[in-house]
Amino acid sequence: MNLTFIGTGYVGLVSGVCFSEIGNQVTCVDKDLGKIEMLNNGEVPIYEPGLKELIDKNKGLGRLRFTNELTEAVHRADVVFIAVGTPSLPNGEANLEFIEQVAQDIALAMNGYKVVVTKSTVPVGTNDKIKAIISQLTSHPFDVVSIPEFLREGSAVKDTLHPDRIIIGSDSEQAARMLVELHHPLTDQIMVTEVRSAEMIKYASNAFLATKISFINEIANICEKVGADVTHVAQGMGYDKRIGSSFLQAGIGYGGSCFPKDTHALIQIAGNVDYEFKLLKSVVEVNQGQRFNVIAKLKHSLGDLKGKVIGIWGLAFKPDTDDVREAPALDIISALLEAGAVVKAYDPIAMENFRKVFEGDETVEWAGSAMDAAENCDALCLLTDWAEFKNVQLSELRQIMNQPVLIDGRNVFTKEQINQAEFQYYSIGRPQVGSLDQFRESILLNP
Ligand SMILES: NC(=O)C1=CN([C@@H]2O[C@H](COP(=O)(O)OP(=O)(O)OC[C@H]3O[C@@H](n4cnc5c(N)ncnc54)[C@H](O)[C@@H]3O)[C@@H](O)[C@H]2O)C=CC1
Ligand SMILES: O=C(O)[C@H]1O[C@H](OP(=O)(O)OP(=O)(O)OC[C@H]2O[C@@H](n3ccc(=O)[nH]c3=O)[C@H](O)[C@@H]2O)[C@H](O)[C@@H](O)[C@@H]1O
Repeated sequence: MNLTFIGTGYVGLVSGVCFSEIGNQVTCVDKDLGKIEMLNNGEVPIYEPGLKELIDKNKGLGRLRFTNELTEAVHRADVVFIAVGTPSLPNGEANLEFIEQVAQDIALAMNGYKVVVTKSTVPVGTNDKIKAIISQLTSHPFDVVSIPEFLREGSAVKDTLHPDRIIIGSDSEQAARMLVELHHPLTDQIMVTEVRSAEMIKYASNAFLATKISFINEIANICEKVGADVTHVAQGMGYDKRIGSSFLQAGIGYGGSCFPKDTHALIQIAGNVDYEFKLLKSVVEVNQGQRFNVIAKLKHSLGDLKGKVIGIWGLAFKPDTDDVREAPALDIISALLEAGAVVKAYDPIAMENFRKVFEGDETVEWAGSAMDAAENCDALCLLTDWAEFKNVQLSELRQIMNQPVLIDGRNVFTKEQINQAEFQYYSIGRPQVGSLDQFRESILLNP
């Protein structure tokens, strides 16, 4: 099929590339000329494992092209995917300005029947608005379908080529049949439903995952007070198939471009129909507080932070991405600077993006390596669980630091590693010493 993707952010770019990989003719459009030029020059504007290889391959095969000419790209398409951003407005609601603009652009470019698919995350009822905008501006026939996207940054290619499910929200049987056929090479797990249910499935899924994270973070906070180990608790809970083991990793809370934005938006969606989503409001509040546990632990260990040198490992909101949107590091570093600390920060990939958005850039020392960031520090805080940090020799690390204080915001180090290196070690929801650990590992049943 001929497919056009409008918006070459994570969703438009990765989906477009993956649909070309399974044999479709794909055109990716963006109004940002800089991105299009990069893509046409063989560069990839985002860091995403495996993406560049697929782009090079499919461009070479003539199945994938990049342009800022929207009209021509719509002309040649059977299906037009909308994948532009839906950022938060100051009140938490989704900003639909880009969506509405693209709906107008598509309408004015139409030259025959088109299926318009919304992949962006949009509030319930938005696809009806898109339909209304398009029908006002064209007499060509069309259908509007909601196919929400569930990929994760860092594993976006794998998630797109091997999705858990595809949700197709359509009021048109013709469009639904076409889209089932298009997605069939990816999975058999395809659910066709009404448009509004599809829109809600996306928000409900993200809100549920965010709830799991805040739930386990609160359990972690209690574990710290009662002497239990949250990693064991999560593992023990996860063996129950009804609970499942994923998204129960305690830490400093979720960040990224989606969970924070989509939880706020769903609270607003509910509020607009006079429903107070109390549970989700608490999820958001717990998440915001969780990142400041790092500051509390630092103060517990060092006292006043004024003049103390604090190393930061990890700026991205999670590993394997250069995305720093809503990253916990933004708030944590701001709080450290406010407390008068000297901050030395390092991330393997996300330094440049972080510096672009971080206010107070000039007061942070940007380190060239993990060890540079740790050198002469009074404490080191691990905020993103990059593999590079897990593999560091802790005995070497201890030697270059001023004081052996390590705050592990993602529970990446084992107790054996820590006990050997004799750090003053704080993690999230784990007791300091674990004499039973080796015994436990040796008898633990592998599920
Ligand atoms: N980033 C992620 O991992 C996921 C994002 N989503 C949702 O997908 C949507 C897109 O997210 P991202 O890809 O992260 O967005 P993004 O903000 O990174 O990229 C959007 C792109 O659309 C382009 N654009 C905006 N208006 C345009 C127009 N009129 N014509 C052509 N191009 C235009 C922008 O220049 C930008 O390159 C959002 O609704 C998001 O919530 C859903 C699942 C995963
Ligand atoms: O709508 C979206 O944009 C996407 O949002 C998330 O994907 P993403 O934000 O890329 O990353 P996740 O892997 O979900 O992680 C989100 C945040 O939660 C944190 N997290 C995740 C899992 C966990 O157990 N604990 C935890 O703290 C991560 O560190 C990260 O900060 C969802 O997982 C995707 O399904 C969805 O498509």
